[in-house]
Amino acid sequence: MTTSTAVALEDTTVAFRLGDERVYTAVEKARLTVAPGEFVAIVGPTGCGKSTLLNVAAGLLKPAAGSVTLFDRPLTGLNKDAGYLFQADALFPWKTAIDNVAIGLEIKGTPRTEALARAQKWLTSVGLGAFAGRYPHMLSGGQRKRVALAQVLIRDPKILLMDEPFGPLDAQTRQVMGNLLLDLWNADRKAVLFVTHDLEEAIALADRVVIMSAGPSSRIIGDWRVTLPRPRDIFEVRLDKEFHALHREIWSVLKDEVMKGYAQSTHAAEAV
Ligand SMILES: Nc1ncnc2c1ncn2[C@@H]1O[C@H](COP(=O)(O)OP(=O)(O)OP(=O)(O)O)[C@@H](O)[C@H]1O
Repeated sequence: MTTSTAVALEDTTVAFRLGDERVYTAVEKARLTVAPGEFVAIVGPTGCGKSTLLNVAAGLLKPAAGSVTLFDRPLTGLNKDAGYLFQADALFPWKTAIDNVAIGLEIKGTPRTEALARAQKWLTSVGLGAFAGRYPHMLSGGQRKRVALAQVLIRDPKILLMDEPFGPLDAQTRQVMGNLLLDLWNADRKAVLFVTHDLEEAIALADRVVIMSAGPSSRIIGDWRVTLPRPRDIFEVRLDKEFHALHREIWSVLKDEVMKGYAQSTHAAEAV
């Protein structure tokens, strides 16, 4: 049977108890689908609920209403089909790069020699073949991200959930990492849900860009298809006329939400 969606959120509402009987509705009736092999970016103002939606797809947060399905099956508990990449490093500081990558396989019972051989291949794929024996503190921020990417991909997840994964990196390294991600994704297209506040990054990487309104009760207010040809080079694609036209169009909707989001984030008490 072919599945139509890798991830589907149907009318998903997420609310947080604030501990004093007040409830903060972060996201209301969000509808979002990611098809198998599709790269979808979520963009929205600060505090609108991007990470919240990702956490729902990860099975880390249970929505107050609505449903979450993965490959047409309801999600119950943690999403074991997914690999996560977050802004913060998730590397074990006491393990070398190769051990950090191999651990995902070793936990599943792969014999150590095989796990190490496959980890070495993945390190080579992310351009770190010669850095296998280094500990995280001996690597640059960009290199640590590469190890983290290899750590996720070696487990061959069906879905990648990425929350501002390149956020802490400098602008040039972000772009280099974006290209690396696109190369790896192109070779074996997985469903990707990628959260970013950077509209340019979203358009350069994704097949679809989804925009959220400012919270509280944030909604999905726009969904644009990016038809820029692939394979893409994200340095080059930013010079394309179509890129600029799309950026202008999306920004005309996003701009007001960014201003509202900033105002909300500084008046949390009134926002409830
Ligand atoms: N555990 C929680 N308890 C109460 N409120 C929460 C909790 N987690 C998130 N929120 C609130 O829900 C809203 C959405 O948060 P979320 O982290 O999803 O936003 P975001 O769009 O990812 O933000 P940013 O771009 O700044 O990272 C915010 O207003 C936040 O303060």
